[in-house]
Amino acid sequence: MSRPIVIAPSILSADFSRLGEEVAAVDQMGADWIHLDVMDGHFVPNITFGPPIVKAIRASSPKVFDCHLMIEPCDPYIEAFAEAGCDIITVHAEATTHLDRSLQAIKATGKKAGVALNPSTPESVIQYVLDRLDLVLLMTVNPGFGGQAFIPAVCDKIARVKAMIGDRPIDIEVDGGITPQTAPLVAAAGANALVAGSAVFKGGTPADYERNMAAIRDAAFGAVS
Ligand SMILES: O=C(CO)[C@@H](O)[C@H](O)COP(=O)(O)O
Ligand SMILES: [Fe+2]
Repeated sequence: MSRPIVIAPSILSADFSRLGEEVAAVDQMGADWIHLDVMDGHFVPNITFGPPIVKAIRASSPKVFDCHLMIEPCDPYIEAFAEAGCDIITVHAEATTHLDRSLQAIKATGKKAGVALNPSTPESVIQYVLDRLDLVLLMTVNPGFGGQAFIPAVCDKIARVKAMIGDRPIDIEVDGGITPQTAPLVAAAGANALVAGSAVFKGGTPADYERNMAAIRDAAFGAVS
């Protein structure tokens, strides 16, 4: 049974001077989840925001807050992101020595647990934690920045993860370079949750966001129906 297609705009490409308004706009224009990219300038070469900003924008949308932690270490901050209002908390397998422990820490907060894999990380690292997972995030760019080119080799990994998951209720999310052109490739391979930053926020108006998200959603649907 396939999981529903989810469109998750990454607010990394939003206008940070009007973040609350931008979150509300993508919510109203068709976003299923709001994707929050947390970067530490250590695990990835960029710095974004932490729990206070998540807390501040929580009131702007009731949609699922999908938190992508690109921070190392991650365990000391899991509770703070849960308390700030994240619904799904995803840690990078490369950023934690004890992945199973990190996933247990997320579950202990009552939130959904995800693991993210960089493009070069093999899917075998999730083999023994599958029963703790609600989501697997397969990076389709190297993490750190929006607007990078999609890495097509990851499609093979999406299909392998899909086979590993079997009938477990786990979302397969992809992140990086997702556009109406690349959405059919990842959806056909088995991804159901599509993160897009620059392709959603381009144009800069709510009407653009609506059109951009619809184009990605239609392209993904077209590949699986
Ligand atoms: O996690 C990341 C980048 O590390 C992403 O969520 C980006 O924000 C996606 O941006 P686009 O590639 O869609 O512009
Ligand atoms: Fe992300």
